[in-house]
Amino acid sequence: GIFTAPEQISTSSYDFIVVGAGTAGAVVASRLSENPSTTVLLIEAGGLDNGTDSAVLSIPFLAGQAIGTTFDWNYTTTSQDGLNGRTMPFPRGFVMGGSSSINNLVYSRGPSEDWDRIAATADDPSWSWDNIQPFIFRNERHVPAWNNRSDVGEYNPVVHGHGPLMSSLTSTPSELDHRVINMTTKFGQEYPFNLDLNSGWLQTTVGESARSSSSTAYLHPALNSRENLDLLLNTQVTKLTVTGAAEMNVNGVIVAQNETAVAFTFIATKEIILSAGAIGTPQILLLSGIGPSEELDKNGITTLVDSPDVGKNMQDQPIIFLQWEVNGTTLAPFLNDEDAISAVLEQYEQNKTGIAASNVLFNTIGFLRLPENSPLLEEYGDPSAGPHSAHFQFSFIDTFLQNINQVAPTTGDWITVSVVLQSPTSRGSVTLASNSAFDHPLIDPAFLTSAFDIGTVIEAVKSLQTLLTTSTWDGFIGPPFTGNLTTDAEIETFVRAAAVTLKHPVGTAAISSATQEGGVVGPNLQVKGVTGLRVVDASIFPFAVGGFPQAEVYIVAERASALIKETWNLS
Ligand SMILES: Cc1cc2nc3c(=O)[nH]c(=O)nc-3n(C[C@H](O)[C@H](O)[C@H](O)COP(=O)(O)OP(=O)(O)OC[C@H]3O[C@@H](n4cnc5c(N)ncnc54)[C@H](O)[C@@H]3O)c2cc1C
Repeated sequence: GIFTAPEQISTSSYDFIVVGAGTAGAVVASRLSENPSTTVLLIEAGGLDNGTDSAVLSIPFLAGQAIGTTFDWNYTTTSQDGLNGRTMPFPRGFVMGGSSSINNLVYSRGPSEDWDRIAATADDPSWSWDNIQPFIFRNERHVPAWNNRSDVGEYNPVVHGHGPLMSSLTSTPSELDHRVINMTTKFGQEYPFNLDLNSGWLQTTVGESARSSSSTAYLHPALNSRENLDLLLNTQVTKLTVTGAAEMNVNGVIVAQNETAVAFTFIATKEIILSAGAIGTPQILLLSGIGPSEELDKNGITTLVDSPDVGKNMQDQPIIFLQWEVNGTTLAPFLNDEDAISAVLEQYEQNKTGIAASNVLFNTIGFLRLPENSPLLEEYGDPSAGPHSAHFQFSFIDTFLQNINQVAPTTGDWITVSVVLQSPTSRGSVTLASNSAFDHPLIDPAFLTSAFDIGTVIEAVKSLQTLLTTSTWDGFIGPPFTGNLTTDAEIETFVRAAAVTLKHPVGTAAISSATQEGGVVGPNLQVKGVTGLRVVDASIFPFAVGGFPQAEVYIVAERASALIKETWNLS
């Protein structure tokens, strides 16, 4: 059942407790409860994703607009040295489905090298790309867009599976999309087309005209059909409880609805799975005394396990936008016309059709590398997962998207290309602001604090400027909105003033080998130093991901569910 307060639940003991009904947690709780003799409690700080106010979550056209609403934790970063001391909003999903309910829908599994690097880091070949395949197939399936447009030749059916999560391509390719794809035909040497993402048509988690999230795909169907799965909403896990002296066993969670509310304890007879995400998971570990002892001391928390890497090693990817006025048809005039937008939303309301029913704003993407003889690679080494993994990424957007320090023009046709630093070397942290679970932790992504990172973004901007000089863009591309960014110094000034988070934090409870001292979890995702506790979410990635994180989180969650079932002999 679904409960909205801990006192509504009549039992205090379950086989498994999953913390966070987000992208990973909803998958794990759903998979574990497939066995009817197993009881599962899933605890989520946020609320329902299908109430009267949920259009902002479900309508593909509105993707991104839940940022800053009650569906967002509304975190803020610490002052960023690499960005002129700026702070910025740091969104995370605060709702069933977690960030998969509020994200920008992009579905990209990343390069095979990402998984092979995780396998190497964990010293466990079962994480390799080849071995991870069944879990990809278990998670996702390709579906047509609402208008059944033929997408033959735009994706590879063979690499898609039979899972509950739906992914699809746009219903409405734009002139911009055709130019991007045309470029990959004409200039395939420099900009090779990839039939199934990496550089080509963008896939999004949209199916049957709506967002497909871990909640819609996994959690609601499980809750609708099973007695052995309970979901507790609007309730935060504040601390883990421990038994045992020599070998500490994590056996319970303390929960509360706010700072002053009565606390309740729930016990797990088998395991607790932390899926509170790259911010929530390290915060709970630290509050429970699992973390760097010096930081715990400072906050008056008794150390249970001195685990120096909890909350450390955070990586995120900065993004900037560059805009050009164009001589062609874009979505910019439509997006400047409130009546036209109302009409499209009205059409969606009527029959779930129209351009609101699929991703339309950006449908093509490119993952690119620095030249192999780049001085940056020679001086600092290659931080990407391997020779087929990107250093930076471009998304081609069919309207004007402004940086934080710009005002968007209200007339004309515009395109934007986002530039993302895919493989940063900067590493930040999540640390406690206090020993209260209700105080937001200090989030420091440490954006652009390494010479490699700023140098790579500068090279990426120049690479984009070169790309747009290919003949594909003749007669289409007009003047840049920013004026000419010519010298490295001009580009650097622009980037440091404009960059914000792509909202892809990872690494705060990183995986490492069973014998290695560093890292927070071992190859089977069990937290080092205790028993009875695993982490299953984006925190475990040891490096920024080479694709987009949600697909990789789903894969980890599917594999973790299988691991947990194996441990407890559950079918
Ligand atoms: C606005 C936005 C846009 C994005 N766009 C994309 C995109 O287009 N493509 C992509 O691949 N990735 C995107 N991402 C990133 C991606 O969505 C996340 O990396 C991924 O969903 C993280 O999954 P997770 O399971 O680790 O955490 P989450 O999905 O964030 O789940 C964590 C859950 O735990 C809950 N929780 C936290 N603390 C507690 C606590 N103490 N007690 C109880 N519950 C708790 C949270 O409320 C949340 O529901 C985006 C993210 C955001 C925020």
